Amino acid sequence: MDHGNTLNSTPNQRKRNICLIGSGGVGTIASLVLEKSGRAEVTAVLRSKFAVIRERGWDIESVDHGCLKGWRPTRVVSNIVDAVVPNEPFDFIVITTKQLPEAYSVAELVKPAVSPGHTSIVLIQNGLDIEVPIIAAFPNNTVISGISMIGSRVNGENCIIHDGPDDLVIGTHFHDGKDRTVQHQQTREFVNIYAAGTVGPGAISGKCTFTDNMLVARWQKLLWNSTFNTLCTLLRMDVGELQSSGGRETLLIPAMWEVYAIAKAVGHAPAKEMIHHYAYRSSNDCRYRPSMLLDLENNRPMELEVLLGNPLRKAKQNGVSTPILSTVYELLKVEKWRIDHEKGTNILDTQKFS
Ligand SMILES: CC(C)(CO)C(=O)C(=O)O
Repeated sequence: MDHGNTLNSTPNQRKRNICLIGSGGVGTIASLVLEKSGRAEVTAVLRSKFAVIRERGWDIESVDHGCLKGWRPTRVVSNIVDAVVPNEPFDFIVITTKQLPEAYSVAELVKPAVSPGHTSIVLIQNGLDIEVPIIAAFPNNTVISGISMIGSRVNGENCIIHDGPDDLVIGTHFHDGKDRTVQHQQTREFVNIYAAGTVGPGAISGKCTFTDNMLVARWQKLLWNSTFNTLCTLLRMDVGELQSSGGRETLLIPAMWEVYAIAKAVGHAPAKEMIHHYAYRSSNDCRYRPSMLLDLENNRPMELEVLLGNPLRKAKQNGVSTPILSTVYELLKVEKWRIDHEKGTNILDTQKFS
């Protein structure tokens, strides 16, 4: 990996036309960083927040960028069709929505704004195999993804609390539908733009780095997401509570080793040291609630399939034993059924995921 901000930059180029879909905590900070680079103009597609953000903008309290009042990207629109301007194709589409394949298709969602062969699609989302349907739907476009370690959430109507520094790792999901060199260059360009926006005035600790092995990076992030997210959600505990309770030693670390074993079986194992690093990087008084727990608490659908279902399907195909993860998955599926059942909107068709 290397730091994007050390790469050659091309500041005199025309500003890149970027569409950003999913302006929650992660997406709003991404749009801020991209605009701050001075090399991009962002059109943010906002659905429920459209009216309030058009009128008042975002009030942002950011560990990386300081306090901003009423901030907006270049354009805000209420739907993806309105984002499209004839003869001004998007160079990049950045997607920071939740990955809920059982509820909607990201490829269908973004289709109106993708120019075949031109627009690079950037998935800043959690989970495994999220690039597969995108490559199938857009076989001549570059597909990039980003692993984000950031603490950022929407608070109230138009506030963003960004309290965990932005640490974004970006890489290409290479495929045969486009010249590899072009896929590589477009990824590098995105890293350069993003990295330039992390170092402007008021930016202290954000970083954007390039990886040439995106699949290893994805599995590395799953060491965190398949374990902390799911266990904290099941137990209704924040990170510090799970660690202090003894669960770190009896459940969390063994579950991380199961993720590692699957990653190894499919040939994309991260460094073993990452298990210790993730298990001990936060202090025991860390009150962080993983995104899946926040989803549960706020009555939103959980990203169970991309965070745990897909890794477990790989385990099954490769004969890897996963007693803890499989149990956690089954318990969360039951939990999900209960929530959907109470709401009367059972979107979980268990047949579909087994
Ligand atoms: C690790 C972290 C906090 C990064 O944003 C995350 O991915 C989550 O809570 O789901």
